Formats: sequence, C-alpha cells, structure tokens
Amino acid sequence: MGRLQARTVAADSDADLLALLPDPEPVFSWVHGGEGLVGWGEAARIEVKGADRFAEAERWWADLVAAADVEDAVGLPGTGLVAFVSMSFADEPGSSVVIVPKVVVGRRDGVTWRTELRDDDEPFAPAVQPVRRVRVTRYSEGRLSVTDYRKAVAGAVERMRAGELAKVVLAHDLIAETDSPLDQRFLLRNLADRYPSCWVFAVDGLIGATPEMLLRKTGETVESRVLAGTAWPGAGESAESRLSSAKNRSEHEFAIRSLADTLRPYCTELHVPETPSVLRLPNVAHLASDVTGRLDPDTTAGPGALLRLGHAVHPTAAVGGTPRTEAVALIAELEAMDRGRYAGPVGWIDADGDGELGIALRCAELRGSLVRLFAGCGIVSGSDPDAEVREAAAKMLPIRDALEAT
Ligand SMILES: C=C(O[C@H]1C=CC=C(C(=O)O)[C@@H]1O)C(=O)O
Repeated sequence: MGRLQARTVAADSDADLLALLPDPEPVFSWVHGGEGLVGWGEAARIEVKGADRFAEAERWWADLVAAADVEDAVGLPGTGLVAFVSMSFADEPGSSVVIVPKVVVGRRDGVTWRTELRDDDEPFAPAVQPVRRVRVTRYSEGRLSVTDYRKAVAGAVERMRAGELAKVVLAHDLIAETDSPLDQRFLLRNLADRYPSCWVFAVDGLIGATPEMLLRKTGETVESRVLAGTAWPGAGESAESRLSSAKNRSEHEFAIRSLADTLRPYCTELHVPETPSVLRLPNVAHLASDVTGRLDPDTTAGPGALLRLGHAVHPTAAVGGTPRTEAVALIAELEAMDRGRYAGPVGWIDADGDGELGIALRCAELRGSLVRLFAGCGIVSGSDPDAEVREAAAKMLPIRDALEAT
C-alpha cells in the first residue's frame, strides 16, 4: 500500500456549503458569508396562489410543525424542521411554493449541523453526481423585449408626470438557452464566487444572488436591508455622486417608507437610519438602509410569523411602487408579463417562526435548458428610459456571468 496522505482544510465559505449538494436537483440554497442553509430532496411541499397565498402557506406550515416529531440537539435558528419559501410577486397570476427538503445542512456562528427527514425507514442518500458545466448557445428577447421595456418606462414617466403615482418598478426578461439541461449547482457556485456579499438562493428552480434582505426574524429581533437607487460602472462621476442625485434619493426614500410603514404596526421599536449608505457590488452600487426593530410578541408569534410579516410588507417600493396598489396595477398593465416568483419573497423559515426572506432579485427561473432572467428598475417622474434600459442590463450581469463562467 502506498503512503497515505491526509489533508484537512477549513470549510467555511459559501462554496464549501454548496459543494455538499450531491445532485443537480431538487436543490435548495440560502447562503451568505460562509453561513446559511443548503438542502436537497423533497419531503413535503405546498403550492399556493392568489391574494391568500401567504395565509394559506402559514396555515400549512403551522399544521405541519404541530404534527411533526422533531429531535433537535442543536437548537439554533435554522435547526430542526426547516422549509424553503419562494412566493410569487403578484396575487395573480403566479404560483408560490413552500418546500421541506429531505436533508438540510446548515452553518451559523461557527456551528455546522445536518437535519434529515424520514417518513419511512429508507435512508435517503442520493448518489453524488459531479457538477456539470453548461454553455449558453444563444440569448433571445423575453416576453417583454428591450424595445417594449423602453416604451413601458417612457409610458410610466408620462403617467407619473400626470400625477397618477409617485414611483413604479418596471422589469423585463431575457431568455438564455444552454447546450444541455442546467445543473443548478453550476450556477450557484459561480454566483457565490462572484457575489459573496449577496444571499445566494435556490428554491424550486428559481436561482439568484440577491443583495436585498426583506426580513430577517430572530426571536423578537427583526432586520431588513432596503435597497433602491442604483449606479453602475461607466465614464464620468463616481458612484457616490451619481447615487446622491435627487432621483436616486427619492427612489430610496419611497422604498424605505413603504417598508417602515408596513412593518411598524408589528413592532414595539423600529430604527431607520437617517441617511442611506452605499452598497458596492461587482456590477452596480446601491443606496442601502439597514433597518432594525423589536417585534411585538402578541402579533408575531407562531411558526408562520415570518410569512405573516412577509405578507404585510410585500411588495415594498423597491419592487412595487408608491402608492402600492396603483403601482402593482400599473406593473400588470405596462409589463403585461407574468413576473412569476421574481421580485417575490424568497428564503427559509423554521418551526419557531424564525428565518430569512430576501427579495428574489438578480435571478433566473430554470426549466431544463431554458433560463429566464429578470431585472427591473425603479422609475420616478425624472427617469430617463435609455438609462433604465442600461441599468436593467447591468442587473442581469450576475446571472449572465455565472452562466458563461468557464
Ligand atoms: C428591481 C430590482 O432592483 C431593485 C433593488 C435595488 C435597486 C433598485 C433600483 O435602483 O431600481 C430596484 O429597486 C432588480 O434588480 O430587478
């Protein structure tokens, strides 16, 4: 026998967590800064639709938790029973999912754990498949072409100048085709490598790297990272000076106000920074505000608490607009496409009602060899349609670069 060689390395990055995923699908991910959850296999799922989707999901989760027999030797947020969540942006159309994986591996505060679900005596151990690389064979227009997106933005600007509403976020899509069905782990790994300050997620074929945290609930603490106002690399002024324009400041102000106004009724304390900071990503920079609060235990108890809060705050004016109802109606009219789960809440919940819901941005919906990418921009009365087209293109780069990585 030759000489045995052993090598131990630290396994403390997002890539290390993602490397545990054995199979191309179904896989689940919510990782950020070397912590988070990955999962595989499906033990239970529900699909919900319509205006009642959050409440229906909350009831399902509460019933499932009540009926489960759980042994949890670790006792941290994310241990024990966990479900991954991905909600549609709109009440209609669109379908939302809550899925309990068969296996979840998590890491938090330096502690790593594994949770396995069994509904029979069969151990679940899929064969480990190597990650398959894909190549993009072509890009084509989505359901809303770039030309029509530009027209939709110009139309929205006119409506805002006429005083119909103050802000609306309009998005469009792009289709990529790959030479073979996409291995979700290929995309996840490439996103995690390039966007370490984003939450790299995968739930039921929706994959992305979002910089925006809608809600994180840890006991009675609630946190949110609100983003709105964008600058992207280009000639001329610095990102800071472009972000300080009246247009970017007003886009941000609407987003902050929408989150704070809808979250405050559930809180005994809520802190909103007076001035936003700048969040720099490889493709764009954003105005960012980190909001923190203390939840009122009387209205935020139970396993589905985070879904209840998600229902209250979604959609913020980072993805909807102001006023909310008018903006959502204008989105349906001008985009005339189904956003699906893009711009909806995505993340995970546990049996104590803790968890994290981001906003599904910088993402794509996968179906075999077809990848549908999305990106949107906040529009106010001072917006320039050509600049918004360029901004949306910059926001599609995370997925495009991850797809084209060698
Ligand atoms: C709607 C998107 O971004 C939102 C988040 C940050 C900045 C935004 C903006 O400046 O327009 C958008 O509100 C998207 O990436 O598709």
